[in-house]
Amino acid sequence: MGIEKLFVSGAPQPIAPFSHACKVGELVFITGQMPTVPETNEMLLGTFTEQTHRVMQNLEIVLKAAGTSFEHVVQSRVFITNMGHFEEVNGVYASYFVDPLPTRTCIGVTGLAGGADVEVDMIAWIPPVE
Ligand SMILES: C=C(N)C(=O)O
Repeated sequence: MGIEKLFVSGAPQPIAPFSHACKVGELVFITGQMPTVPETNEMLLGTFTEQTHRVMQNLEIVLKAAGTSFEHVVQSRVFITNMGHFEEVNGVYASYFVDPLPTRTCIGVTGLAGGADVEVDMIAWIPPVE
């Protein structure tokens, strides 16, 4: 079993040395997505709600390219620059899932690349193609 490193043309282009995702067997490990608009590659520095939607939409692009979806996410990490927005981010984040939810860790940080306030990475299972 090897590692397949994914470059996803429809996703925001990397701003640092990383692949969009690495597939290993039935799992895919997705780089932390920022609130970057794929069409312009510019950071959407809006509200925490707006940024979280953009981050989740970017993750959806990469999940899809890897052959999976939010339904199959097993773990995520949420990084936010202000824990005062914890509930706001949770509301947006949760709207992309149905129960049962994946595992998650939320981390308050002093800063994120590009001045963003929200970053989320994920590990997902890739179901067999029927
Ligand atoms: C944006 C990132 N995920 C990074 O710099 O690692």
